[in-house]
Amino acid sequence: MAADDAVSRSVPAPASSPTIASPQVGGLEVRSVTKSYGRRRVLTDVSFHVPAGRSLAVVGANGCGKSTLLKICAGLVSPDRGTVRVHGRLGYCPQEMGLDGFLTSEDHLAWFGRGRGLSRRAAVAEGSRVAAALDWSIPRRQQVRHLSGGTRQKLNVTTTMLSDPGVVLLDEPYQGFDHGSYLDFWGLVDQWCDEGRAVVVVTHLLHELNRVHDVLDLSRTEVD
Ligand SMILES: Nc1ncnc2c1ncn2[C@@H]1O[C@H](COP(=O)(O)OP(=O)(O)OP(=O)(O)O)[C@@H](O)[C@H]1O
Repeated sequence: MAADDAVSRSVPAPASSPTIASPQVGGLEVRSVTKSYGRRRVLTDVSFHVPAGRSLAVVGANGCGKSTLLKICAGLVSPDRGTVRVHGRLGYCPQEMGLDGFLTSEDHLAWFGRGRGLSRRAAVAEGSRVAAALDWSIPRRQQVRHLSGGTRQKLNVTTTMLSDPGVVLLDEPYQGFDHGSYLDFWGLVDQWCDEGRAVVVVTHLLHELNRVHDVLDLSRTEVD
C-alpha cells in the first residue's frame, strides 16, 4: 500500500492524570476516499476538511455511504483508496449503540471514563454535565435495558463525549430525542465548535443544515 493510501491518525498518549482536561482542539482531513463492498461502489473519491471549531453535516439518500464514511473516519472500516488524518482525540457515536443493557448509565460512564484515566466519580460528574445539557438527569440504579430509546441515545452521546474528543463523529445521534432535547443537541454542537472541536454529524434532517458550517452531500460529493 502506498504511503498516500494509508489511513493515518494521530493517537494521543493515554491520559496520566484522572483530572478533567481542557477540551481537545481537533481537525479531520479526508482525501480521495473510495470504498466498495464487493462489486458495489459506495464512496467515490470523497474529500473534505473539517478544521478545529467547524461543523460538517453529511447528507444524502439512504444507502449512499454516510455511515460507511464515518466508520472509515473512525478507523473501523478500511477504505480501498484515500487517506484520513485525525488531529486530536477521536469520539465516535455510532448509529448502533454499543451499550450493555444489564449495566447502569453510571457503569457506562465509569467504563468509558477509564479510557481517559478518569475515576468513576470524575466520569459520572463529567457525564452528568453533558447529560444535563441534553435535559437528562442520569438515573443511579436503572439498568440501561429499562431506559427509553431516546434516553439510551442520550447515554450514547454522553459516553462519546467522555473521551473529551477533538474530533466528534456522530451518526444520526438524536434518534428518539424529544423536540426540546433535539434543540439542546444542536446547541451542544455549537458549544463543541466554540471549544475548538471539529464536529461531523450524519443527518437526514435537511431543515437543520443552517445549524452547521458546511454540508457534504454524498449524492453529489461536494462541500458547500
Ligand atoms: N459491511 C457491509 N458489507 C456489505 N455492504 C455493506 C456493508 N455496510 C454497508 N453496506 C452497503 O453499503 C451501502 C451504504 O451503506 P451505509 O450504511 O453507509 O449507507 P447510509 O448512507 O448510511 O444509509 P442510511 O441513510 O440508510 O443510514 C448500502 O448499500 C449498504 O447495504
